Amino acid sequence: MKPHIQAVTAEPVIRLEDVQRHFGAVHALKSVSFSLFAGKALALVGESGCGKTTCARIIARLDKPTAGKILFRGHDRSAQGSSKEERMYRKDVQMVFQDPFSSLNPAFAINHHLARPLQLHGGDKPKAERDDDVNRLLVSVGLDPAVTRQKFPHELSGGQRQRVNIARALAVAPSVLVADEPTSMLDVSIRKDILDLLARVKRENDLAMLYITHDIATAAHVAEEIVVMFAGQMVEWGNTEMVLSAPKHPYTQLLLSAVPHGGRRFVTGGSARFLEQAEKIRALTRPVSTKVEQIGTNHFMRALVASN
Ligand SMILES: Nc1ncnc2c1ncn2[C@@H]1O[C@H](COP(=O)(O)OP(=O)(O)OP(=O)(O)O)[C@@H](O)[C@H]1O
Repeated sequence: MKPHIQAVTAEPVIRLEDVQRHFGAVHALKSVSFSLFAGKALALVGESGCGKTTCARIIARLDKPTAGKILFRGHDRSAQGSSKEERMYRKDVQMVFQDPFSSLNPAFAINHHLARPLQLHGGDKPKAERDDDVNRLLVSVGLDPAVTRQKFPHELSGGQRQRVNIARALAVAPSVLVADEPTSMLDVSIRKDILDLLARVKRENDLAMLYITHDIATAAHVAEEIVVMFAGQMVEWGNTEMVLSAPKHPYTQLLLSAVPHGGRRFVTGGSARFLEQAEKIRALTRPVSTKVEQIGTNHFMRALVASN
């Protein structure tokens, strides 16, 4: 059985099929397969270096797989397309990055950051109409246009800047939004607001969303499905609630044990105990296992080598 997230509803907007990525001797992605569906989010969760950003970059066509396929609405987009196809794809697949500070140009007011993509992709509209579009975008991400439009990035808080980044991504009416650790550089107090916003814009715009995080506790805020990655492999995946309520793979269990529960933690993410246990699991998951166990209706786990 192939490792995959089951297509339960419609045709996926994006599908990765057996994607591999080598960087010299580093095998960063080992047979990664999952689908993104319109109006749904998938959380890609795992420790630093497990391959999350490489997946995001491949989906955004900022990088290419060494092997495997990337399908967009059923069409194989693994190879370079015509310049028109590439332009359309880049419009359709937008990214929100981790660092809200460096992703906006400090020399331009917020108005420019939103008016520009509207102008490039929205055709020749009269200025008044484009101004209305900018206002609507700002309102849709919870910002007051009258206050925000003429401000420069440095005059906004981190959370406000991330809202502008989300608005900028929405300006071109994408069908896919890849959010790579969108809250990890923000103050803890506003992280949930940004996750709520992502969940809302996903619903309102029927977006197929990839939400990348090292914080498994936040997956359920945004994503209907989850993929837990470890050392370049998908180790457990499926319906978020099922995976989080009955984790089967030792690495998922370890990640969840690092989430504070009633103020107590078994281990913490970077602690010596966590790293020691992650090392033991690494030994169990090497070499690459291709056997997949089905645990529930939409809940899968890569079999450990010991049980092969
Ligand atoms: N351009 C590159 N050249 C060489 N190795 C790379 C390159 N990009 C990624 N890697 C390696 O591939 C592996 C996966 O990296 P990736 O950035 O995808 O992980 P990640 O899960 O996103 O980590 P983080 O949360 O720290 O961003 C790592 O071992 C990394 O060092």
